[in-house]
Amino acid sequence: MEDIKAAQQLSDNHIDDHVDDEIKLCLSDDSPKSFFMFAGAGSGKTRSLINALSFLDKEMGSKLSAHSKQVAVITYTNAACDEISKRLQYKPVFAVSTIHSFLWELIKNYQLDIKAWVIESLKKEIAELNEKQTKGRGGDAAVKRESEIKRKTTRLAKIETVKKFSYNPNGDNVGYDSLSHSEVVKMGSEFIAIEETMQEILVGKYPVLLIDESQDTKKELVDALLIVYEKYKDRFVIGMFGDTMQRIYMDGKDNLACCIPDEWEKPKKVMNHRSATRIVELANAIRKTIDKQEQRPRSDADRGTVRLFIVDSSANKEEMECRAAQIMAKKANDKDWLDAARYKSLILEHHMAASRFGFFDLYAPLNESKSFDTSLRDGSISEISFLSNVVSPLVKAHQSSNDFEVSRIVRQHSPLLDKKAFQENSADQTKLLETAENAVEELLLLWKCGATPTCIEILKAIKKTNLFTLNDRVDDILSEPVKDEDKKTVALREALSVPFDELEKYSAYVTDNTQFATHQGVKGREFPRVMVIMDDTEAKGFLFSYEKLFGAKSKTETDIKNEREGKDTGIMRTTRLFYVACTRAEKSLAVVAYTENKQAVKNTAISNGWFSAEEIEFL
Ligand SMILES: Nc1ncnc2c1ncn2[C@@H]1O[C@H](COP(=O)(O)OP(=O)(O)OP(=O)(O)O)[C@@H](O)[C@H]1O
Repeated sequence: MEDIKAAQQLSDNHIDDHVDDEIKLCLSDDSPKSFFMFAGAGSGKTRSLINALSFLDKEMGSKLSAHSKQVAVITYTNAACDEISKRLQYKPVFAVSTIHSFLWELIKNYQLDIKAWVIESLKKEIAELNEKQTKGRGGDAAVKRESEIKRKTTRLAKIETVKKFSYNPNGDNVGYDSLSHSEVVKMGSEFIAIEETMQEILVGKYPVLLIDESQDTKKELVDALLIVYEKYKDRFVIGMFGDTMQRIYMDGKDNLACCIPDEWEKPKKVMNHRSATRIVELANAIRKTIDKQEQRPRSDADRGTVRLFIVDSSANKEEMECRAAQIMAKKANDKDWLDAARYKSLILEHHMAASRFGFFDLYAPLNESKSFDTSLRDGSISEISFLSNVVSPLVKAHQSSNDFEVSRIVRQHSPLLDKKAFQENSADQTKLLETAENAVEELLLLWKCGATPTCIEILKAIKKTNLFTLNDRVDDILSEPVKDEDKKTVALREALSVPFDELEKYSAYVTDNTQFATHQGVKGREFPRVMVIMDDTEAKGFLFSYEKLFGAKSKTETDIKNEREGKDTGIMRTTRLFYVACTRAEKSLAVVAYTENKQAVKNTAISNGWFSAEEIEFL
């Protein structure tokens, strides 16, 4: 009897295996078919994507490669891109990229078209701004518009001379000849939607295109791909993976499921393989308010632990979160909650990590300038990444007396010891080495007797000795401020005036080496222990409101109107974010809610069936 039960349980855990077979059928050479595989958190979508790709490699990898074709995979983040490429052993038949890199690779050789598009769109934007300027009222908005008009007009005047536009999908794009992230998305999607040559290139090069997290894929691109699909459906297969409940960005397509053609295959999954039973129950309860899709936990899943800690918003937050973790250690019978490095704290905004983890003075000016966007979030602002990738390891190597490593870093990065320097000074190489050594010494002097220099002091020392090559913007950063300066330069000058260890903390955060991550940033990931921190007072934006979701703050008239009209509301967006954050947990989950109204939060948590009274604690 026990054996039969065990066997049943085992087979139950394979209940969704048919989905991978259905996807394989869609990808088979005889009857290719596009598909839309949408399923809840932890249901194994990423796993199915990898299985599908392995199948493609086995079945048609060599044929595709022989014809210089590839399977395109579009992921949401660079981290997901790296992870998938690694799992596919970097096989060249796969072109795994983020949306931005994918589009840029497709369009970058069409420089004349890019130029025409940029000129046209700048003219349009300037005309729109001018119209608003004549119609609109004065005040701050008018001043802002005026400077926008001026900036765009200057760029437009310079564009004629541009021979080659540049774009870095992973950095901030400096200079009038570089394209912004949104320009590349708009332009690339438009070219795909309209230009037949581009469509032929896309379909010819990538007969199969799979998209991960497609609920958050930019809507312009999704629309463009659906147009291409209609035209080329006999030789172009699209596979979309995702979960509408996990749509957390504003630029995804909100009614995606309704736009998928009827003839696409739509396999369904019902099991959550990631989380303990109690966490799956909570996820189902959260989801109930949006689309009523339910998941089942694995038959061998642990029960798991969830707790809601309700805290006054004026409380000492670090202390409260530490107390919540101590309680979790007891309730979940898991000592790892006592070590901050062993659980993940999910915050709503990066600046919450900035103030808790000690890099606020570096972060705030860059964030407030609103000019860095993704590069601030992923740590790719070039001056900062240079300091953390080159200078920080150099200083650490020196501090641990690792002369070999110091010399390796200098040889790898310094123009004082590059090939050109040696060619030019072939007669006196000892002198070259001496110059480099002196430059290193001068830099390291800044840390003498336990001192911590500011980032600006470090850049100045490097500039003086030419130890490393610095970009042109560093010259501006190190100069006295001038009128009408570039916003990025102003922000960087202020940000880099902080002590170097603050920059190191920031770098640790963006490279995911701290206990903190944002609710949004952990999409697709999983951790044994998760603490979800909900704190509207520290969240600057108004896109999300946990206080409204938990009934501690009333809905606005706009919320009510949007709800009535069936539009997406802030509360729905917050529900989805809450779902994403909670479903990252495998074993135990602590939710910490900072609020102005503790009782209201408790009442809502109970009446929504999210937490039982025993699972709720006031701190
Ligand atoms: N069929 C399966 N059998 C056993 N484990 C599985 C199965 N499918 C997925 N898993 C495991 O469940 C976890 C979640 O899988 P995966 O990350 O692929 O889910 P997902 O649907 O992409 O999740 P999310 O949407 O939440 O990011 C992973 O640890 C994965 O290894």
